Amino acid sequence: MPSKLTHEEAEALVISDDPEHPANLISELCRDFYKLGWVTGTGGGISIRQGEHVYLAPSGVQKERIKPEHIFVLPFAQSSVPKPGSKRDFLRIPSKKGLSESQCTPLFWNAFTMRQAGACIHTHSQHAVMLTLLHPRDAQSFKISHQEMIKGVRIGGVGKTLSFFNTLEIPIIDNTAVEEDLTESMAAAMEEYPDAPAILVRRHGVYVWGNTWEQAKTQSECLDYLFEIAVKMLLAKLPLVGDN
Ligand SMILES: CSCCC(=O)C(=O)COP(=O)(O)O
Ligand SMILES: [Zn+2]
Repeated sequence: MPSKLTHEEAEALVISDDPEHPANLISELCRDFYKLGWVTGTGGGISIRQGEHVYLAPSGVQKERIKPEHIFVLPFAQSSVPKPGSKRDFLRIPSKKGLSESQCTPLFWNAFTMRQAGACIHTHSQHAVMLTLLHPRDAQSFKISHQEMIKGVRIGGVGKTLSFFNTLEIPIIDNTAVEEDLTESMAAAMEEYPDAPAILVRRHGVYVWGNTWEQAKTQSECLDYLFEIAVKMLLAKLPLVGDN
């Protein structure tokens, strides 16, 4: 293991009786997200940053069956965005054979480094995907106003909460064949839309972040509600912006 920690120290990073420990939370939350249809078929997931440690689920596994001992731990301090397959200095690698860290790692990293987020959630929710399909191919963003659930969303995902009278805008980026190839376009969209709390990926899903896992989760719930109602409004030919 390319870690400076002893085996015992590395294991102690993920084995805890505390239900709020990130390794326990990732396992529990992925089960909850699976029931919502957010992480079925191995896609999607959540990463949590606690201080100098980033906790990551394995790639390509049934996310609802992850156990704490399957969790990877990377130091937050990195010289560059840690892409899967590149040289990475893990603090802890699961002993189970064949596991590699989530392909979403560099995208989660965008949220940690560009927004100082404490957690980032990636869902394959059909509400998010359908919403991108109902936007014209060249649409750069999704906008919605005059919805109560907008008040559960924070400026930039980590700032003050929006008001009922604010218009929520979320950029839409094109999908790529490989998840990690979304890294640069996600970062560019985050630069261009500093107030956006999430990034929609056309025909794929959404990335949502927050200061804490609780805020990332509740914002994901508010956004998923807004995506669902927006789909229904578009199908009913109702305008998404305005209160008429
Ligand atoms: C059917 S999942 C395709 C890959 C994907 O979109 C994804 O989110 C994979 O994430 P993982 O954590 O399993 O690498
Ligand atoms: Zn995905």
